[in-house]
Amino acid sequence: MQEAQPLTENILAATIQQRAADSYKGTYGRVTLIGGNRNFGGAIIMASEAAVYSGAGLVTTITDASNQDALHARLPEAMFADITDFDQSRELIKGSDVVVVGPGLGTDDEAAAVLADVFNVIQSDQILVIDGSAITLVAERHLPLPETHLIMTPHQMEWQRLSGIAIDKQTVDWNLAIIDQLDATIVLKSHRTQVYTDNGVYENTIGTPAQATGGMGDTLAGMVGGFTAQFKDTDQAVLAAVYSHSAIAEKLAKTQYVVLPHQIVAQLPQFMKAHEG
Ligand SMILES: NC(=O)C1=CN([C@@H]2O[C@H](COP(=O)(O)OP(=O)(O)OC[C@H]3O[C@@H](n4cnc5c(N)ncnc54)[C@H](OP(=O)(O)O)[C@@H]3O)[C@@H](O)[C@H]2O)[C@@H](O)CC1
Ligand SMILES: Nc1ncnc2c1ncn2[C@@H]1O[C@H](COP(=O)(O)OP(=O)(O)O)[C@@H](O)[C@H]1O
Ligand SMILES: [Mg+2]
Repeated sequence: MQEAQPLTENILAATIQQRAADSYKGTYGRVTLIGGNRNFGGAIIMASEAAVYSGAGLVTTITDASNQDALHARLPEAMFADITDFDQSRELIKGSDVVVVGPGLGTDDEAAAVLADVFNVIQSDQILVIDGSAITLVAERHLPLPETHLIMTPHQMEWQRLSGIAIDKQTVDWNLAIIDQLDATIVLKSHRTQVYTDNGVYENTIGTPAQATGGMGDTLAGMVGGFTAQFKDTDQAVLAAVYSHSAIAEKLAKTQYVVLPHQIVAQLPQFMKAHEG
């Protein structure tokens, strides 16, 4: 039986770097986030905010046109593209270091067509973060995964859909049997999130039930995008994003009954400054 190693605060200073004086926005990565149908616009907005506030250099959000005004009202730093404009989306994806797909994407045929196009266009030297509806679509429609650096962030039900392993059977050994075939980093979210990397399995030992609110995973997906765009070691970047998300939430939960996703995002710049190596 394999055991997960505990994820500790050491991951922060090992990953979060002081910024070089001669750097510019291009140094910190281009992140494109794709999702948010008419009903779930908040999901892609939260993910986009998380990418910007964790320090991604340039962020573009490809979403339903009905979300454009809300996106810009909250986050003028993000650029916008219409999710129905496949030609523009392809160019944006090609120019990205990291693509995050799935928060609030939905699971209808239009969403499936968007996801299929992302999988066609993405190149092997890019990072693709697959979250939320995109994981459900891969599972339900048996979509083959593209050859790229893949990071998937399922909650336990999404992992059940994808892996076929029932939630109460999701042990490290059973999970590894499937993950070995997937060739992806898996962030299996729960009250004790586990991260399956090529170099080992890690378990988050912090976090709080104050985080049990809609949008919390969308926010983590955006942070994973922002961290992996900036920090060279992708596994470490994923682990640092998972740890930071919960550490900020724990701090806020000392005085708050519930922690809202956007409150975590608001704390990110100060938290990262306090923990840079
Ligand atoms: N503001 C917005 O725009 C928001 C938009 N969102 C977007 O909505 C899309 C759908 O995502 P989703 O996660 O809401 O729905 P789905 O994939 O059907 O999973 C729920 C099912 O799984 C079950 N379940 C069992 N264990 C579980 C666990 N540990 N964690 C979670 N669920 C667990 C659960 O069981 P139950 O609650 O019924 O007991 C239920 O049967 C996605 O694109 C997402 O980004 C949301 O982020 C919300 C805010
Ligand atoms: N009881 C809990 N303790 C710690 N973290 C939690 C708890 N409940 C939820 N979370 C965290 O909240 C996030 C939920 O993700 P997800 O279900 O995808 O949310 P959403 O899709 O609504 O954004 C995960 O990061 C998970 O670890
Ligand atoms: Mg989710």
